[in-house]
Amino acid sequence: CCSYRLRDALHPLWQSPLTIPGGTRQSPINIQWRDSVYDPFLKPLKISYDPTTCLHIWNNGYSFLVEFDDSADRSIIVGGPLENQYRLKQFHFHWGAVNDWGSEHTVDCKFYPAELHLVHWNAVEYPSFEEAVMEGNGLAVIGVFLKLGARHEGLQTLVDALPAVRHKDTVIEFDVFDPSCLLPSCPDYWTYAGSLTTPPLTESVTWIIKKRPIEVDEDQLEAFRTLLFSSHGEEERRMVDNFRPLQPLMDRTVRSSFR
Ligand SMILES: NS(=O)(=O)c1ccc(Cc2ccc([N+](=O)[O-])cc2)cc1
Ligand SMILES: [Zn+2]
Repeated sequence: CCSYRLRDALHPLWQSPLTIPGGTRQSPINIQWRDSVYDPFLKPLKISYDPTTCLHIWNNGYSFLVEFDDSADRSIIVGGPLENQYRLKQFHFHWGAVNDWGSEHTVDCKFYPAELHLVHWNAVEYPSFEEAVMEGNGLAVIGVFLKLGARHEGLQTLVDALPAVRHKDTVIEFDVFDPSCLLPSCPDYWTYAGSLTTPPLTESVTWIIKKRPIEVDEDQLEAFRTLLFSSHGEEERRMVDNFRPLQPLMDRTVRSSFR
């Protein structure tokens, strides 16, 4: 059901501890539910976000990001598959031009219209996000699927701010937001070792993909599609289909926190 580009020939640097593009643990992947392995030793994921650590929303020309003050352990996740606690740095979304696709990960080859990524970094072992990005256990990203359904009131405060960041490199202050309102209530998740899905594509991400999607309505998805890849003054290019193609699973197992 899933086709992806042929893998490149093996590269002499392959044995390097952190293979980059063309590597062995690239993301996103298709999660074949029946091939995932229940791991009874996986702990519940503990999430504690401080809404006042929210800083701003900006359009970086690839998605829109909500960034957080990560100068202290105020918005963190711990438990789940993680050995340490990780600090929230930002969250962003990936979406399609139409509702038939848009997510980066798929479940049994099913695309969702959008996917939320909450990006955290291992501040216990590394001094900065930029350094953590280069380490195998540097990042933890929670993925949440968005499906078409009821209007999401928590998301609406974000949607209302999007016209102010329509163009690439525009930013607005956004000083109180609790991203836990964007998480489904069901605790179940899959987890696997992967990579960033945009450059630098480094293989530094422990992915935690929530089994249950959240519901958003058509107007909210359409609001994402009013954003632009282009800057002020450039020819307008609608920000849609900002997701990476599926990557080969290779020698990886996806574990589930649920039977
Ligand atoms: N889509 S995703 O894999 O969750 C993802 C998460 C974070 C980022 C942001 C980013 C990650 C790394 C760098 N860097 O090292 O220059 C710059 C930006 C990019 C992509
Ligand atoms: Zn992402």
